[in-house]
Amino acid sequence: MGSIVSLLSGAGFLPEPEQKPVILASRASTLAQIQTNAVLDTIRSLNPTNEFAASFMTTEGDKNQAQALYLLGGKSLWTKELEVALLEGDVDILVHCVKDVPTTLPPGCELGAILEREDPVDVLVVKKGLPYKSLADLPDGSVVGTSSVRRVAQLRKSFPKLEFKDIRGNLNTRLAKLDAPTGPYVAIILAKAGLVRLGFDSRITCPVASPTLYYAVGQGALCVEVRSDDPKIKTLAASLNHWQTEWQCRAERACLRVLEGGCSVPVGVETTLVPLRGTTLGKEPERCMLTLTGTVTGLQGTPHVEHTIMEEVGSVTEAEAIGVLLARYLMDHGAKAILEDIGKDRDNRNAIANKVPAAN
Ligand SMILES: NCc1[nH]cc(CCC(=O)O)c1CC(=O)O
Repeated sequence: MGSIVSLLSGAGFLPEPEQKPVILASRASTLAQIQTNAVLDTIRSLNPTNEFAASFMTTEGDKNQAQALYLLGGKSLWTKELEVALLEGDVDILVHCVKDVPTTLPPGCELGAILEREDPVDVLVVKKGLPYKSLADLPDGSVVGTSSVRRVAQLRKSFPKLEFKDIRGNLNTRLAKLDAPTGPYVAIILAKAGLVRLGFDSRITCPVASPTLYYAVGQGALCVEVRSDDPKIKTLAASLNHWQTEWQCRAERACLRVLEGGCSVPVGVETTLVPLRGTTLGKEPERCMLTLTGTVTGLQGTPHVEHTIMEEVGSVTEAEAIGVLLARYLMDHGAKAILEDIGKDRDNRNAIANKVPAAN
């Protein structure tokens, strides 16, 4: 029957079956929608003969804003419901911040592309009306809002007299909480990329970069996730890939995977990729010098382990191998103890939150 239909259709007797649009999906936050619409524009312009549309969903991470992020513990807070929709075929391409994507994806899902990274740096945003120009300007005891253990741990090391307090909600909510006249926060720390995408560049007081604050794995880059068994969609998605960013982010993610982290471990990175010949990286992959720094910091700002590997690489696999080497070095030089300590702390707090004894 199928063959008859296609025969007839091929001969022009039946109209061509209507092509279903390829559905891009993400969380429903303003930032996620802006990001997905940007990716939609790009994928449309690169694949003009295909139809695309967008779909937005609310995830666990959006709903549960009361509990501290690291107590929620689930590494796939932002991605799980979307992945169910992806695997069920309701949607075709998920758009995420690389930073929010767990280092191990569920079976049947994979990253289809990593897009060109924006500036991955963290920034300070001071409350409206206050005169401070940097973290060093803030009076002792000032309350700085961030819910990232990476930021708190690293900043405690340099600014032991500041107080760090959890702040949740999407970017707009956090800025509103910061500026609330009776609110506790004097400043907050955010990723520059998110602020810029939302058009809040003007709120940036100053960057907070290494060696004070190493950024999060994948920070500043977007990626798309696809079904492993969907070659047509994979080809469309691959058109979005920026190989330089992919090498960098995959090296960072390989490092974090070995450190057994998610968004909830105090791991910082800094990565550069420089071509061996010439000064600019071209469209095609070429041999490069990869410089990858990783840090792991105790929640109170100490101990702190930091290491850099500089190595020539000629493929994404070689870049990932450097990430693994870096993680092993860090583990052998203090990171293991730091991460074990944090694991115990989390078990205890979870136990208190759930009123059940901690598992040993
Ligand atoms: N879940 C928070 C999150 N995930 C990605 C970004 C920033 C944008 C990016 O890194 O691409 C943010 C906000 C922040 O850390 O300030």
